[in-house]
Amino acid sequence: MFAKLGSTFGSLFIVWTMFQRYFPLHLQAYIDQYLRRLVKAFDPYIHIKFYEYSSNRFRRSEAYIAIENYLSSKSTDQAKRLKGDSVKQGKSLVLSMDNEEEVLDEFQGVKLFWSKLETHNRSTTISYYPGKMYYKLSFHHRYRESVTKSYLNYVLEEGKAIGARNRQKKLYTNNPNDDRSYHNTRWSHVVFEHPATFDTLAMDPKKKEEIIDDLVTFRESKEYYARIGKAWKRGYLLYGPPGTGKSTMIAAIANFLNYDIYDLELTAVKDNTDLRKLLIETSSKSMIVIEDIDCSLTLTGQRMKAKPKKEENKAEIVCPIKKKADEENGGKSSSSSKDDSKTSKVTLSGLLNFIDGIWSASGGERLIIFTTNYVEKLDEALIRRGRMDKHIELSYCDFEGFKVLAKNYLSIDSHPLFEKIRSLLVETKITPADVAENLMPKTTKGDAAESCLENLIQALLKTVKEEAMKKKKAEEEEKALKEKEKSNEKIKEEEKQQPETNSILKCDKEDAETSSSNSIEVIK
Ligand SMILES: Nc1ncnc2c1ncn2[C@@H]1O[C@H](COP(=O)(O)OP(=O)(O)OP(=O)(O)O)[C@@H](O)[C@H]1O
Ligand SMILES: [Mg+2]
Repeated sequence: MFAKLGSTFGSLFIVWTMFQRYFPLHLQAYIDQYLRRLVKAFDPYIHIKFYEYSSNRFRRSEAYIAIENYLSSKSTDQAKRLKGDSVKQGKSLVLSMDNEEEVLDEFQGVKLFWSKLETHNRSTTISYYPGKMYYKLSFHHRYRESVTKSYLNYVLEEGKAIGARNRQKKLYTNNPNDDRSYHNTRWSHVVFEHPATFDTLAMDPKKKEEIIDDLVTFRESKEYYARIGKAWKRGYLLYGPPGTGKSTMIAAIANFLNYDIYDLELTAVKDNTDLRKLLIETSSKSMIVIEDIDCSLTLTGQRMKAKPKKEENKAEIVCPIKKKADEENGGKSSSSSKDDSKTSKVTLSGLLNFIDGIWSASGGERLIIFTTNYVEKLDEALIRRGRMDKHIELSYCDFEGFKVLAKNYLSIDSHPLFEKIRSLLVETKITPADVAENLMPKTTKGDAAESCLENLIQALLKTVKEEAMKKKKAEEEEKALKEKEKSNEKIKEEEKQQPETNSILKCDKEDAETSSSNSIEVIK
């Protein structure tokens, strides 16, 4: 009975909040006070308000936005009056309930009532904000604990996740040191609109599945990472020849996780401190990408540029590549890297700290991705497990990869020419980029799919021929080398034998000389 009475008073109070503005001020305060007392005495319901602008008048409350997102789908089903708003730069529409509408929610068997209300501005001064919008949550006092401890967290998390799905992704790049004047920002960004997805990525389906599973596990492991005391981040190393889809995979991951991308150009970073500051300014739910990590500090155009003499003395950089590059250049690389790295003083240890130092934990939910064409050249410390947790090789196109590309580019799943292509792909190596290039329809006339597949077959045959010629040339060179070695050995052997003959000849000559001198003496 009390509950009924309470809810009646509760409803009465809602009606009062809606119409109180029509009463004179002194009467408003009086009625308000008595109604509140009455409601408190009989109302078994607890009410929580979430204002749109609470402490900061210029920034919408995060809780309010999350609740709005959370209630949006429920509002679509239940509310009679809805409000529409566009998101993702007008690409999709989101509906939310209009003022004074109510929506019912249920959580673990508990019924919860949400209403959207507005307190009208009573002040006589002109204000930018006509009133204060708020969401009111009402529930029975029996469920106070479960609502305040679990339900509200659930609503906020869900609301944030919906917000993240609706938001536009961004692609950031770090500004060069000398170009900070504009707003003094370290990162500038554009809207990220790459269409790549895992569906359009050509690679071994098993590998693809494994990567997707890994990403999903990472995204849902906030509590796990907290429990094991590890920062919520994961390192990916993508390696493989040029044109095998490393950059495409980065775009596919960003689209899959709905993360922003921070494309870090290491050569534009002044030093380790600068690197750390860049890291601090990245947000969570993001990917920090360093493309061509092997080239970042030693092999770029910057490296090749001649630097003014006086700058040369300042060079201190340590490159993340060491062994192989040094070996291949006969030890020259270390000296050249000294010359080459004048512009950046980022060191390997700075980079390692960037990846998993204590600063790297700020923000959370972040992927760090390196790409390289030459994995064997990288310093082991940089890519050891724990730093780069997952090493993914992207390789030449196989038949499965080709089928994905044929579906993407030509919208076909099968064709009589597929068998020929299958056998040619076994014979030769071709990158997905080259396959994709051949599958791009060049004309709208006739059977586009057939002519593209023919083009691909021609390209494959050409590669097979080129490879055969290369192989033949290599074999001939090897043969010539062996013959040269053989003839060298022969000459050496001959030379070995010659001294003996020479010494015999010498001895004979010496003997002859002594005997002749003796004979001279005798004659004397
Ligand atoms: N695995 C793939 N799946 C789908 N498309 C691909 C794949 N690999 C390459 N491509 C196509 O080839 C183009 C070049 O690929 P991408 O830039 O991803 O190669 P990359 O491995 O990053 O090369 P690099 O090492 O030179 O940076 C892409 O725009 C894409 O259209
Ligand atoms: Mg690339």
